[in-house]
Amino acid sequence: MAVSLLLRRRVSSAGVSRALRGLVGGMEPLCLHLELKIGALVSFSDKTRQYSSFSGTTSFDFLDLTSPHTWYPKARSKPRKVILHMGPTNSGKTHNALKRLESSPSGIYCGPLRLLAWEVAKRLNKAKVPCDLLTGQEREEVDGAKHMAVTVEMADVTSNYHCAVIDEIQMLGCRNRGFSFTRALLGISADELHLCGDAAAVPLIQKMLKVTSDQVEVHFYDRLSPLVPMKVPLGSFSNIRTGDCIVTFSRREIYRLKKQIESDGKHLCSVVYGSLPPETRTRQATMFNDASSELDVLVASDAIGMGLNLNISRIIFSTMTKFDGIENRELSVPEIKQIAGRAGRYGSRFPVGEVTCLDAADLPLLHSSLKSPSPTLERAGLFPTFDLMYMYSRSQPNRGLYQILEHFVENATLSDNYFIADCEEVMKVAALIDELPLGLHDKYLFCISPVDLSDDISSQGLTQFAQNYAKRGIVPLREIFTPGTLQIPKTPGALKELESIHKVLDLYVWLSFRLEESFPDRELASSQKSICHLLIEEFLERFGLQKHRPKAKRLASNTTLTSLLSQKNRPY
Ligand SMILES: Nc1ncnc2c1ncn2[C@@H]1O[C@H](COP(=O)(O)OP(=O)(O)OP(=O)(O)O)[C@@H](O)[C@H]1O
Ligand SMILES: [Mg+2]
Repeated sequence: MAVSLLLRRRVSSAGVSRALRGLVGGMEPLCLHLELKIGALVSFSDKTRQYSSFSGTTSFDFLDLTSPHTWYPKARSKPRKVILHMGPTNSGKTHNALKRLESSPSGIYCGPLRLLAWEVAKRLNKAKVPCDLLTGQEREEVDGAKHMAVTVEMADVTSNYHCAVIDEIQMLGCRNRGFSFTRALLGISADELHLCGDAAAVPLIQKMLKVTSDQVEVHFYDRLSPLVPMKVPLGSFSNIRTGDCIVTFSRREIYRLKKQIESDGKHLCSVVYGSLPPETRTRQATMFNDASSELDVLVASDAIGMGLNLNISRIIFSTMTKFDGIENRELSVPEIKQIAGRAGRYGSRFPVGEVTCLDAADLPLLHSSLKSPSPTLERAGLFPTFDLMYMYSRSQPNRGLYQILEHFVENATLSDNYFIADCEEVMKVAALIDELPLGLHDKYLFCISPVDLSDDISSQGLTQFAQNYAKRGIVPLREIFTPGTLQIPKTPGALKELESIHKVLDLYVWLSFRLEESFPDRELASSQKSICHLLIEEFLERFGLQKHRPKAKRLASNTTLTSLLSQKNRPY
């Protein structure tokens, strides 16, 4: 494919091709309200990890993270009513919390995924409750909005709300992103704070909130529709039927299974997996959900575990192992329950969900996992904010960001309820850019950007953006990307390349929201992202055996694609 990403230098750091095991990218520099004045700092002592001020009266241990609830004075200024909605998938937790949000004069919804934030903003606006959308890469303001739907990293801990919702709160325990949930839980200032998620998080949340003056109330939910584990495996693909979702964990397997299922001419498959652009995932899900579309089977990865509203009749695990970036391991109990629970959505045309495996040998693990409670969460994530890193860096004048981070993480003290977030990926980026003549804040920003280090093109994109920014202070998109050259991929390999280009453009948009003057081509990047999405859709439409069948009910997007592609000669 004639891809014109002019990536000049390859990223050579060892390990950069290892999988990105978390959305480091969504992280925002946090606003830590330390009760001290930066201007007063005069000297540091590495040994005592303290500074002394002009007056000599103030001291603060930057490595002491034992009381993170004190970082948020606004949330601590009055007690909050914290309502926990706890239960399995499909039990109405989010629905009930959103009802409360909708009826409140102001509020914020914080979700783990852009797809969830989109869905909530759409739902509230449809219900005539004006709602802004705010994610790392999107800002959509609605006139008169007093509500907003955000990805959790974007949660505002400096405003007051009547009502706030944090969805999938069990992600507190996620080793990469857990700290953002901790921040939202401790930091959002709201009269009512609704937390939705797995009951495994209840004891930890109760412990974390013991030190605040919040009043905690726990509601347990049951599934709204039955979920039936089947005694027999699928056995053969000839047993696939409308409404089935077959789950596997590699991109290659997804396309192999799609081809295989479509080969008998009875079904057409939508696909959903993590590296597809979010708008493509939504589009594929919509076509699968639409009973009048010919796409009646879904082949998906665990990307369906959260976020998409799917009308699945039966989940079929094609495997019970997954490569997690380090090793091929068995799926955990929470993973199996979360994925299986997607079958039989309440109110859909498949009100009873079924779950099985492709092979009989996998059934015992499936059955035992569905019966087991998820292990109780022990600790929640924490991560040094930029403010804290900055203060701390002043005691380490000759160290680069990588060393500062390393030293900080090794020496920070935490209470039993917390662990320090895994910042392996952040540190890999720090190692890549530490030599560039950039300030600490700029380096930190590149480190927390949504780069996918497991993807060479995405990594190279980041390195080039950082290098060009350091050299000239301004990064026109055209320096690394020539608009008008994107094409419909013809092979899965070319598709992967296009997905990677979408990631680079997404990264540009993310940077443009934070370094607005230096990344001036947000509109161009966004329009090229839309083209990527439509070209990928076009590929999916043509892939496999679909071309031998009458055309599946299609997007009303062809005109959009044509009009977008015709922009190639426009002087952007
Ligand atoms: N009281 C209700 N009336 C009508 N529809 C409902 C009600 N409660 C839940 N639903 C619908 O049932 C489905 C599942 O509800 P919801 O998404 O709130 O479940 P959940 O427990 O948050 O599940 P998940 O783990 O998937 O997030 C949704 O489509 C929701 O709109
Ligand atoms: Mg939910």
